[in-house]
Amino acid sequence: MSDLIRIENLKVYYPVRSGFFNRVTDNIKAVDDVSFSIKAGQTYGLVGESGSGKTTIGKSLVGLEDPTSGTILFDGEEATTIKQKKKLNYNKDVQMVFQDSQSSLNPRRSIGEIIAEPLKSFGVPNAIGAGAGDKRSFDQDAIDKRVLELLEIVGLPARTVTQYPFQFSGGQRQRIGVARALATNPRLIVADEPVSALDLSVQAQVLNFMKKIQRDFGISFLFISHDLGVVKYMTDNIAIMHNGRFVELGTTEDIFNDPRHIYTKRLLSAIPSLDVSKRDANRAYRKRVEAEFAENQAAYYEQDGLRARAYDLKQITPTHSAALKKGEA
Ligand SMILES: Nc1ncnc2c1ncn2[C@@H]1O[C@H](COP(=O)(O)OP(=O)(O)OP(=O)(O)O)[C@@H](O)[C@H]1O
Repeated sequence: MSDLIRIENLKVYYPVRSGFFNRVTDNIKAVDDVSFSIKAGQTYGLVGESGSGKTTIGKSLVGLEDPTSGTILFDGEEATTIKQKKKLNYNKDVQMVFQDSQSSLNPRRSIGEIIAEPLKSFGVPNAIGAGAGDKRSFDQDAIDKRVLELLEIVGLPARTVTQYPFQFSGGQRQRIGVARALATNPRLIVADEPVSALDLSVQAQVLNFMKKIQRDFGISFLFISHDLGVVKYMTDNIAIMHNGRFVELGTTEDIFNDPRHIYTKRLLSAIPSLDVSKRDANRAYRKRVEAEFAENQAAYYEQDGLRARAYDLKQITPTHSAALKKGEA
């Protein structure tokens, strides 16, 4: 399977200004040299604590943030420098679903207007799932038809078009966000904590629905979350982030069955178990991990300007990971 998107050595630094002349005195390294790729029809998970840089990566992919350096290749073409005409296609192909559906949907606009917005910017695709080669059209009838089609896909009734965001529950609003993201037939959706604001039963509904649209339309996802249970359920591959860097990456199965990095081990050992028979074993494992961490803490942390730069290890690439497995690294 080929890579749909490939991110190489991505860095996003935010300047920190201070002093009388408001000069740049430092940088916040929100994303610090990360590389990964997502295959067509697959889901890639980004996991890490708050502030580790997950959202910044997502925003860079959809063009809401300009990378300081690095390359984003979409379908083999450089998205970061794609000429204007092609960029229009890229923007259409890569969409985002946000965590907070309350503030990401304009409260003054009807649902019909919200979903029609991307259709007015990028045109109405020929057919759902048609992918590239869509014709642009500003025909209001075509837009109305497409909006109804999208509402049907996300399981909302036609009367929704005239209603407003406040009239819906969190789960329904998230579906509206997905309908808007699907409007242009994207090939990649960046889903930033799409269910963390929802209660558990609604979470399951939205997650299953996302899996369904992936099966139906072959969409790839970049799935950002700090909930490891959700990530395990949704993703094929995962990168574990800490302080702007990837400390470990691999297949979801490998990371969960055989975590290599102490930070990953700590994250996984913190998942509470519902299985009473495993509680003692889990507690013992957590104790071992914490002891390992405490012993090596000094080596893991060093002061780096504004923030403690943790785990300043070389990035574990898939090749490195394979070598580790064979005992060559
Ligand atoms: N526009 C900005 N200007 C300055 N610093 C920023 C900006 N956006 C993000 N940051 C900083 O970059 C770092 C990474 O932020 P980011 O939102 O990507 O983290 P995150 O892992 O998505 O966190 P969360 O899980 O809380 O959403 C943080 O230290 C944050 O304060």
